[in-house]
Amino acid sequence: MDGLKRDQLEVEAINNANGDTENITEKEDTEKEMAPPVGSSIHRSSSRPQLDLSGAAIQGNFEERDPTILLPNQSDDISHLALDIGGSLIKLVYFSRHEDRVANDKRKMSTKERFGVTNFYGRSFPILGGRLHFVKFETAKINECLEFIHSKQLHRGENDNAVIKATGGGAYKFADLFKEKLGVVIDKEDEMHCLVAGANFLLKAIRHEAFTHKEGHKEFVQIDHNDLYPYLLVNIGSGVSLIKVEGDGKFQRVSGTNVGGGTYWGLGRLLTKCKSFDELLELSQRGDNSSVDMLVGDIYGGLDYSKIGLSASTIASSFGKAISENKEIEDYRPEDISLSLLRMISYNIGQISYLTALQLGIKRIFFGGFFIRGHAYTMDTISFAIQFWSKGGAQAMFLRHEGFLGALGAFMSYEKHGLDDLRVHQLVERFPMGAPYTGGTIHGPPLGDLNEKISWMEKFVRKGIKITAPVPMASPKTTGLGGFEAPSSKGDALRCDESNLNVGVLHLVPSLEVFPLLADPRTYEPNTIDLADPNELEYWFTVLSEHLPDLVDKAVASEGGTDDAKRRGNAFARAFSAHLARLMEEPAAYGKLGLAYLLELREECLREFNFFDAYSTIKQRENEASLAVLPDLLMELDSMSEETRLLTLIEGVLAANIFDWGSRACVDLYHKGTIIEIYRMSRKKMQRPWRVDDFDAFKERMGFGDKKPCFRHKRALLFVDNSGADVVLGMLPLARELLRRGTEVVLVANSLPALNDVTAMELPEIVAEAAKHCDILRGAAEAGGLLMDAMINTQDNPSEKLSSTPLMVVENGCGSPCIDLRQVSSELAAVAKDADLVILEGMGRSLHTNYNARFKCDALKLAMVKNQRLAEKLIKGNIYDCVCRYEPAQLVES
Ligand SMILES: Nc1ncnc2c1ncn2[C@@H]1O[C@H](COP(=O)(O)OP(=O)(O)OP(=O)(O)O)[C@@H](O)[C@H]1O
Ligand SMILES: CC(C)(CO)[C@@H](O)C(=O)NCCC(=O)O
Ligand SMILES: [Mn+2]
Repeated sequence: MDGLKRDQLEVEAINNANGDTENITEKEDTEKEMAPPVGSSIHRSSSRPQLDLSGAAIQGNFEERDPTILLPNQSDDISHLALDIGGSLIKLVYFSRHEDRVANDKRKMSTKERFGVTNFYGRSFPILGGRLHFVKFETAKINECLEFIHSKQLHRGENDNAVIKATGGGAYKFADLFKEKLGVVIDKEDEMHCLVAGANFLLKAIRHEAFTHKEGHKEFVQIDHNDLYPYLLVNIGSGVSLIKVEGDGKFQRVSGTNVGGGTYWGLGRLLTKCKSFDELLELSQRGDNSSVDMLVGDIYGGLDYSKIGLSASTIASSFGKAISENKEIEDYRPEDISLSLLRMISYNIGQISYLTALQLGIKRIFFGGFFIRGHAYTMDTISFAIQFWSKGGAQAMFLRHEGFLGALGAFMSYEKHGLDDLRVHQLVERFPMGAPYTGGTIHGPPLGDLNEKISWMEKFVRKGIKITAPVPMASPKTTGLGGFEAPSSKGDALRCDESNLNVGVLHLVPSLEVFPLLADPRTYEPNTIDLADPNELEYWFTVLSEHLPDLVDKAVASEGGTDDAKRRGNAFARAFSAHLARLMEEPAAYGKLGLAYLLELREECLREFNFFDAYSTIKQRENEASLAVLPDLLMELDSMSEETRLLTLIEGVLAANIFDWGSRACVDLYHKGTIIEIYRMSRKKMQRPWRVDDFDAFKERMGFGDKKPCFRHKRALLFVDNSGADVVLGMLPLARELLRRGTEVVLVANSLPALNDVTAMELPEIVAEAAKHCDILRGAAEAGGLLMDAMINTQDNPSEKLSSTPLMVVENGCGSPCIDLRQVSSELAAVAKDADLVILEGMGRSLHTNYNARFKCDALKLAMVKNQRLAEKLIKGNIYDCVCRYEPAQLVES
């Protein structure tokens, strides 16, 4: 039925096992055509694993190097293209999959052995991830669409009878053309059904999908899944459909109007001679409709007609002025005409929607369709109409995927893709640069490779403001009497659609889970710093911009400093700057904006330009330097009493957290001494009380209080931060202490590199090095399956090696310096179930994202604050102040 071959997974695993390179190459070639070339493996494309691993099981011999893995829940014939062919635009939703080959993950044995599970969360088999891409074309240029599909081979089926789901009138009109040009059969889906299915899916599965837009202000609406229906869906395409939605598949098209997006664009084109829809919309931003419209004041000699609630500036009659004056079309400014037309149509649709909602007794109205086009003034106008007529009783809401509802619905009509079962935490939206590359532009073919993408970036930036500038609309002024004045912002360019920075690529990641130890996932908010405050936003944008040149240097050096690396480095800098510029203008463009999101965006952007690990050299150097002094540190610790040692260990964690290449102040420091010198200096300065100091409470919990029986945690999850001293001299000694007390320790580290953070892949080697000098660590690492060589040596007596308390490593599922605990790896979720202590270390994980997070188990948050502003804001302190926040388990009502 479609291009993804059945049993592909099994075949690939077998190929790998047999070393069948010929087949692999062939597969890679197909993959190149199928999916964007950059990011053909997860490690280069996304910070999330992308495969449904639930219920996965190894087939055959467990000890085989690359055994076949069966993934019963990963549908292997996911349909991957659906269309909505409307009167004006063709919307295309397609699915791409990626593979991942990470060889020799030492943790895979340990995880399996420890938990004795048939579920297999290791990563040494190919991973096929999934992403939904959203693309649109003008219907008049259907050939471009056909070329796009062909060039990406999206129509290729398993056999020759490929079937593509399509909705919209064009599914009928162009069925023969598709057969002729692509040899595919169009399977027609009902348009209204698809619109509703798409809207329901988005409202339930995407966290920041719906928003209100009033007087220039966008606000995301938290949708309560249990209180979604009924709602009125108003789809403003060429024409307008009004649909009452009462449930999944339960709806009725209650009304419609022929005055819609096609009317604005069609009439506008005739009247202004505009060449594109965007040009017309942009004109409206510089328009003054009072020269075209007849206002109440025109009729009432400048007065309000306040008795019936109409201000002088209210439009009495759209285009009404054109009757009384002796003017021809040339005598009117196209700008004024465009605005007048836009207001006429938006008000009209708003009014009809309100009347329909009133008639049906519905309070919530969602607007979709590409007429909206994320345009602030259009949304404000519609919102105003709803607000005005309903006197505040009804609410207009908009959808970020506005025009893609039908196409998404058609995509969902394929059976067996499991899309409708996906939950919010299993979807990650990303905003890659280079829209044409992912197919995000209306014009032109998709870009073929990274090189083309970089060229596109270069052009993108040369066009400068025209493309990158969003829609900067100042709040429209209202008189309070129903009048609605012209937009006050003049001369601003409309954000060009070409940049496509409003709808991202939707990553479907069925293996992500909500961290089970969160006390209340519903109220959990992974951003301590809300960037809704413009000052905050500006500050962090400056920090990130200033850090950019240094980051580019590191990234380029990490790839050998070649010309190619430099070019990619520049493209990355441009891409990230463009994202920053876009967000600076419209912070909510990609959903609700928080600092954690920005930091993750930066890492994603690096990966997009093939920088896999910008800090690899630095990480290695710091690991080596720190491992060299570890034995001395351990000896020093062992000479202390248990109580003194606990304090020294916590001090050590805080002191070693100074090594953070994401902090400018610290990077400046590093030029002033060696790692060890800085570490010593940092430790010397550790004076209690720290700015946040719950150490005594923690100590007491650990059994050092008065007469309390010694308490021992069963399992501790240590969320580690940076490589080098941070993990080696800070967290590892703490882990060792817990192990010594009989607490199992799980080191939780990033799945993918981010800044100088240590990754789960790197940890086993570091632990193995450390274990050479420490029996406790060695025994624990062996028991936890981290020392593969050692395990092989003790193979005869496996029970012996499992006798000590195990030290394990799991990946957290992300590739950012922060962690959103609503979306963690299933591996982490599995080990968390038996944990009773969580230790979060470092600014990103314990402050930026989880300072206010509450857990069902004991939690310790440790960080040195390496940013003056954050210190002031969060702890009313200063840079280099320390946080040791201890919170006992929260009681949770179940
Ligand atoms: N780049 C664009 N080119 C043309 N129209 C655009 C563009 N961007 C936004 N629009 C607006 O979006 C409208 C089309 O919206 P949409 O794609 O939702 O409808 P459609 O499916 O083509 O129409 P219908 O559902 O009535 O068949 C156009 O009529 C125009 O007002
Ligand atoms: C004809 C459709 C459904 C095609 O998408 C749309 O353009 C529409 O709803 N037009 C409005 C027709 C009417 O109800 O007056
Ligand atoms: Mn349509």
